[in-house]
Amino acid sequence: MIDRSLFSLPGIRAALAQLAAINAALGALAVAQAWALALAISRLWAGGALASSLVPATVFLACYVLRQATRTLQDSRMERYAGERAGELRRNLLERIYDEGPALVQKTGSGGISALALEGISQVETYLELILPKMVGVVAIPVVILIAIFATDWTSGIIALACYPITVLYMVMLGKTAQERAARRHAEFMRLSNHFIDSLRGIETLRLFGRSRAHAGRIYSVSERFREATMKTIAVATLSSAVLDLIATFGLAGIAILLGFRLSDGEVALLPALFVLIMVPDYFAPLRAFASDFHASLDGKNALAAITGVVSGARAHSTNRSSGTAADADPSQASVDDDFSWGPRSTLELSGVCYSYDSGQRALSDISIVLRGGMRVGLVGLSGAGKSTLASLLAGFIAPSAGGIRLDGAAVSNLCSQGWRHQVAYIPQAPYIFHATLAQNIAFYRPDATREQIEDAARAMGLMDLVGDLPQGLHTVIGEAGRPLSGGESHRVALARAFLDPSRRVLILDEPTAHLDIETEMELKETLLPLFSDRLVVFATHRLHWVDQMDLVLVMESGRLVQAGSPAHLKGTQGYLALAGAINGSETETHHA
Ligand SMILES: Nc1ncnc2c1ncn2[C@@H]1O[C@H](COP(=O)(O)OP(=O)(O)OP(=O)(O)O)[C@@H](O)[C@H]1O
Repeated sequence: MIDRSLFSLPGIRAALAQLAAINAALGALAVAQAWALALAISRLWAGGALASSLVPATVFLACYVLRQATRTLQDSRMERYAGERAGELRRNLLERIYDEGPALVQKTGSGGISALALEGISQVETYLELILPKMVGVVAIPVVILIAIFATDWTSGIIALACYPITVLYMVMLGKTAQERAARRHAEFMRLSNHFIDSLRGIETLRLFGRSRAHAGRIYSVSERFREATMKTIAVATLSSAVLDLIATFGLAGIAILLGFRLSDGEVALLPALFVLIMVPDYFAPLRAFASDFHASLDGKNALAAITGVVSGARAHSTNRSSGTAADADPSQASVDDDFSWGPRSTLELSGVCYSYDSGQRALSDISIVLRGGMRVGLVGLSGAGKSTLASLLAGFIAPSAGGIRLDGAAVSNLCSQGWRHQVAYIPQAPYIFHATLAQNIAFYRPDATREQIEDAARAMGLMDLVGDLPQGLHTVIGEAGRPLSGGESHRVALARAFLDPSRRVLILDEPTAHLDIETEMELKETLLPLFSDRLVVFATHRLHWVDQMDLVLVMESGRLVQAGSPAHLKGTQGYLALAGAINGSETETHHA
């Protein structure tokens, strides 16, 4: 019921200590307020003058104001604490997302990740704001009040004490059910988020194949499941509040009836009886508040677990990545230095590198290659051979599950560090165009580039026709919700990004021309080839005419490297290049070779 992960939050001890003090004060004020009210009433009942009740009535009002002020102090303290923790979580989550890159987004789903980063964080903030004071209050306030009840009347104290474990036991039982329901609801919410984002992304395909309506039906059924899960959670919450109210009412009634009998028998005086009776609702109030806020904050509890899971899971992942490799044998093995720079004499050596996706799918097996300075390396092979996976590994998006990497002779556990990533310009099949101006998109790797430098890059990559067509030239907003670009234009923007940053000496292209028609591809080739000089180029492709531009061609099959050599050599030997070339001619694709 109590979320243990809360205790690992930074600054939690100090926050809990402050809350304990605040709640003990709230308990003491409740006692003082009850005493003042009971005194005022009993004096009036005894026929005292109104003036005799003036002091207790003033104390009562003062206690009331002080209680409200203490609660406000507690709320503002918690708001600050929750805000700080939420800020930290958001930073950690974003850091992890950007650190892990596509691997993490693929694993969690882009909808799920955005739901966590947006709603998830604010749910956690609300959770912390609500649950921490209630968690402390549920112990501190009843203890103070119970001491006061026992000090006044043992019988009432025993009834109140007996009700407490019953209530707690009941809350624990219901809490488990509520937690299961809320976890199911959270899972449905993540599924809905992923499903919705996927549908938006695929809307073009869905419309094209006349499947939008059928798909709308699927979104409806996923939303329905989410609605049902929500209703079930609400049902448990409502039921538990009702039962808790019942227990509290029975407790109060039991104490009231007994006090009433004993009062009429003269066993107890009016003042202590009233005092106890006024305190009892305050005794049960924190339990009821905890129960109702517990349900209201379950979303935040699940979001906290999911975000912590993503953050620590990614951390564990990156720790695992550095073990199970040659790192075990060589403790000096580390990540790539931040000031590392790829040069003409640099070498990158993979030995026995393997990679398996979380699904267990082995995508790379025992890859051993040496890449040097300005080498141009072509990656070819049938669909599913592992080209993209190897390109991702070389770009530093994923780390090997086993095997060793040496950079300039020094063992490194993986390439997933800033030092390496700052050397890399990565061009995927469909480069992402941000919702920003064309200039900002080009200056992606170098936001400090001058207008002249951006223009030079645009000119070199053949973008000036586009610039001329755009209403505000380089300052026209492009990308999603802006002016859309064609596939060829998007690739030119991606190339201009690489051109603008000559310090990135490693160019990794993952089937950059897969979506382009052959004419556009040939035009782009002209632009692209000058970028290859003095860079390490890794080019995964199905289009074999690129192979002639390469110094080394790696042929992959089922995650293994089956052939390696110069294009001329490979074309002369029996194997993929000779076979694909013979079937398709070297200017065509080899998907179905
Ligand atoms: N995110 C993933 N999760 C699980 N398996 C994956 C994932 N991505 C790829 N795979 C699997 O890993 C293997 C290698 O895939 P990869 O995309 O690297 O091949 P490829 O040679 O680039 O294929 P293509 O030419 O079709 O792009 C395939 O069996 C593929 O199904």
